Formats: sequence, structure tokens, C-alpha cells
Amino acid sequence: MKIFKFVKEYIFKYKIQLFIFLIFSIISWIISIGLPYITGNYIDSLMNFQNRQTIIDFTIKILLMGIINIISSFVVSYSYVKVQTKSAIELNFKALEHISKMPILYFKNLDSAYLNQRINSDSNTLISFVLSNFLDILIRALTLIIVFYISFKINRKLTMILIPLIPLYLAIYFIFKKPLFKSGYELKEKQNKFFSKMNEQLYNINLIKLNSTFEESQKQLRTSFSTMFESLLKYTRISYIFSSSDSMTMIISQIIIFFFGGMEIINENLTIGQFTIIISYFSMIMGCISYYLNLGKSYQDALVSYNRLEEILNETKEINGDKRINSIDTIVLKEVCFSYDDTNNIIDNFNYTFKKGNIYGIIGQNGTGKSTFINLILGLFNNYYKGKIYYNSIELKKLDMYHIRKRIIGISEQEPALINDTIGKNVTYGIDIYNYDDIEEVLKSLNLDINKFQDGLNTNIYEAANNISGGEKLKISLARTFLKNPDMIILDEPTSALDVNSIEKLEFILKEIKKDKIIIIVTHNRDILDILDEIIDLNVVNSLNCEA
Ligand SMILES: Nc1ncnc2c1ncn2[C@@H]1O[C@H](COP(=O)(O)OP(=O)(O)OP(=O)(O)O)[C@@H](O)[C@H]1O
Repeated sequence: MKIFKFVKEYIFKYKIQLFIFLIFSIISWIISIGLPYITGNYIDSLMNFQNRQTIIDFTIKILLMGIINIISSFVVSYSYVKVQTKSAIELNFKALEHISKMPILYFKNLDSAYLNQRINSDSNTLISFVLSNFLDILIRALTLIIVFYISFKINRKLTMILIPLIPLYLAIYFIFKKPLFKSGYELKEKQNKFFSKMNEQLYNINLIKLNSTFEESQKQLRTSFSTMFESLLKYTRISYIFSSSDSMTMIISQIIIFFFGGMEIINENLTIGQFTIIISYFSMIMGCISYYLNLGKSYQDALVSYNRLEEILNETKEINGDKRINSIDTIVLKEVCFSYDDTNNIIDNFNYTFKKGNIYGIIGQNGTGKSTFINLILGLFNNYYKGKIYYNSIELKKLDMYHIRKRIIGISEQEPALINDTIGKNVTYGIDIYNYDDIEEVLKSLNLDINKFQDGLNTNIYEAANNISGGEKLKISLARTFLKNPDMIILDEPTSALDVNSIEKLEFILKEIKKDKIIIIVTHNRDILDILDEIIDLNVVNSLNCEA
């Protein structure tokens, strides 16, 4: 029931398709129940009075039922695919959206390919399970009641003999419940990890080529495959034993029906037509029992997927308030402490005030916490820091930083991330209002002539931006920041990949625009120190706090 509750909001979004799916499934079901009954009666009437009209009537009925069945089966499959695909993708997107709003440190410990695989397969398993079963459970129960009733009416003795097979099914299910769940969970995890390893091979292709680590990476892949394969075999073994219990139940029932049914015909308690009805109905009954038996197995599969999705959706989101501001005049830090592991403070009791109109430099040796500091004031570590951070006297945790980062903060990262799209789309990424002519201008001011690219702004940047240089990549990211014209600009190592000429141009731009902005630059480059109004040396800050 909890699975159904969880999934219903996604499935019920497509009410009309769902309705069509239900109606036509019911039509197919009615035909499947009616057909053996009509056929059995036809056999008996042929045996009793050989009438030509009976043959014509029966043929027409069968033809009509066949046509209706073909049409409804098509509609059922078509509407099923529609609802299934759309609902699964909705669930998939919801999980991804939730993840994107979880604290950034959650991602640092996770492998994105693994996570994607996991969410995708779990969403599909769950939606398919509910869609294929929520009507089927009812229909099969109804089938059991109706066909049992008719069989009972036809031959009470034969029907009663078959009833004890039901508790047998229940016993089998309860025995296999736990092992199936456990091995199913294990297999899914291992599969996702294996696919993520495969993905890593292509993602790190440069690294592998440059270091010629083909053998090592193949070895890693094979090890990951072996663990996945072991889990697969274990799951198959348990599944097989479980399914063969199903076949055993089928064989037992057939033995019973042929033996006792034959006896009843000999004793003239059953006609041939009735016998065919009971055989068909009984195979339906067994189909239902086998369905419920397998439902136990697919329920355990779905439960695994449900638990794994819940695990993600129950993870705490990052703290993000609802207050919005339209400009940033000051950022004040009071006794701010931050640590990745609760023991060693990377930022320790830090006090500082940033004001509009200044360029600030953050310097310090590798690992002193420069990038950490930037993430902290951007609100990415809201769940973890101690002390107070204020934007214009409003506490950071109360601010809608999603809105503020989108509208009035521009960031250029140390290793800029670009999207697989054109240069133009990369420069304007995330910016709602801009002037198209300005794109070229901004790039030019950073010493990047767009005409050197064959298709200008429409030139595609391929995965991992391999068709442009590191410096050009950085300039695209800087251009994006300047085009946005934000209130606060943060540049993490903006000069690391720039030539001397380009650094001068960058310095020029920064001096020109600093009047109504807070600009913070993380740098190791001594040359750029000239344009800084204030310097925060994290080596000194940390050592002062340590001494205190
Ligand atoms: N997600 C993380 N989990 C644990 N420790 C981390 C994490 N990210 C960074 N650190 C540690 O925090 C310290 C500061 O890292 P940070 O990246 O802020 O340094 P940095 O001054 O920007 O370095 P660099 O000059 O090399 O870019 C480092 O010792 C680093 O190992």
C-alpha cells in the first residue's frame, strides 16, 4: 500500500490515459472470462443437437470477440506505455530535483553515473509495478471468485479438491520473501556501480590515454563486473527456486484436474463441454495463483526500488530561506567556523566585512580554504557552518540564495564547467535578460575574438570542452559573469589559464566595473595584487586564530 501511495501522485497526473487503460483492460478481461464458457456450451450443444444455426451464431460471436480483443489489447498496451513512461520520468525528475537541492557535500561522496542509473532503474521498476498490478490484483481476485463460482456450480467435488493449493502459495511466498528482497537489493546496487565504472572509463579517457593505464582500468572494470556477476548468480538461484515452486503448483493442479475430472466424466457427473470449461477456468485459476506467487517476487523488487528512492528523497535538503534582496551592499561575517569533519576547522572564528566598491583578494597556500570560504559565503555550506553571515544585515540562512545567486551574483570557477552547446549558449547560460550584441563585445574585451571559430557564437563545444583551449574556456566563463552584470562577482583563480595580455584586459574590466559591486578574487597570482583594495591572507588568518 505504501508503494501505491508513493507512486499515485505521478500516475494520476495522466488521468485520461489511465482511464482508457482501465476501461480497455476490463473489456479484455470480460472477453477472457466469457470465451471458455461460450466454447464449452457450444461443444455441449453440438453434441446434443447438431444445428447449423448454432454453428453460425458461435462463429459470429467468436469473430466479434476476437476483433474487440485485438483492439482493446492494442489500446491497453499503448496507453500503458504512455502513462508508464511519463510517470517514471516525472518520478525520475523529482528525485533529481531533490538531489540538486541537497547539501553540496552530499555529492562529493557520490558518483553521479551510479546515482543516475539508480534513480532511473528504480523509478521505472516502481511505476511499472504499480501500473501493471493495481488493476490486475483486483481483476485476478474477481477472476478467482467468478471462475471458482462457475466451476463450483458445474462440479462441486472437483473444485473443492483444488482449494488447498492456495495456502501452499502463501507458504512459499513467506519463505522466500526476505532472501528475495536482500539479493534483489544487492544486485541492483552492484549493477549501478558497475555501470558507473563503465561510464568512468569513457569519462576519464584522457587520463587513461595520457598515463597509458589501459590495463589497470580494464582490471578495475573486470573486478567490478565479477562482484556484480556474483550477485546476479545469487539472485538468479533464489529466483529460480522461487519460480520453480510456481511450476510445481501448476503440475500438481493439472494432475488433480485430469485425474478427478476424468473420473467425473466416466461417472457421468460431468459433460465434455463442462470439462473443457473447467480445464480452461482451472488454468485461469492457476494463472491467477501463479500471478500472486510472482507478485510476491515483483513486490520485493519494487520494495527495493521504493526503499532506495525513499532513501534519497528523505535526505535533508540544504537550508535556503525565502527572503529576497535586489542588491548586495555588504557581507558581514561574525565568528564564522566551518569544518568538513567536525574536528579540524578550515575556517576558524572568522570576522570580516565586504563592502560595495572594493576588489578583495583571497590568498593563501594550497589547501588553506580559499574555495571553501567562497562556497561558505555563497550559502553552499548553510547546513554546516557556525557563527553568523549577513547580506545587508539579513542572515544568510534566511535568504533565498537560489534567487540571489541566479540574479545578482556572478561566479567564475577555477575549473569552469561548460554545457554541451554553442559558445553563445554557454555565455548566456542562466541569464534571463541580455543584449545579444553584447555577447561578442564581452568576449572581445576579454581578448577572445569569436570570429576565429568557424561558426562564431554558434560553434558547438563538445563534451568536456575538448575543442577549445583552457584559456578560452575560462574566458567564456568570465564573459558569462560579466554579461550577467551582477552585484557581486566571485572569480576563483581567474588568471590561472590567461596570457599576460588577457590578464591586463581582465584587470582593466574589473577596475572599470568595481564602483557598484563587491568583487572577490581568489588568486595565487602576485601580478593581480595591484588592483586589489583589500587582501585576506588565509595563511595569516588561520595562524592568528590557531595562536589565539
Ligand atoms: N568535500 C571535502 N571534504 C573534506 N575535506 C575537504 C573537502 N573539500 C576540501 N577539503 C579540504 O579542505 C581544505 C581546503 O580546501 P580548499 O579547496 O578550500 O583549499 P584551497 O585553498 O582552495 O586550495 P587550492 O589553492 O589548492 O585551490 C583542504 O585541506 C581540502 O583537502
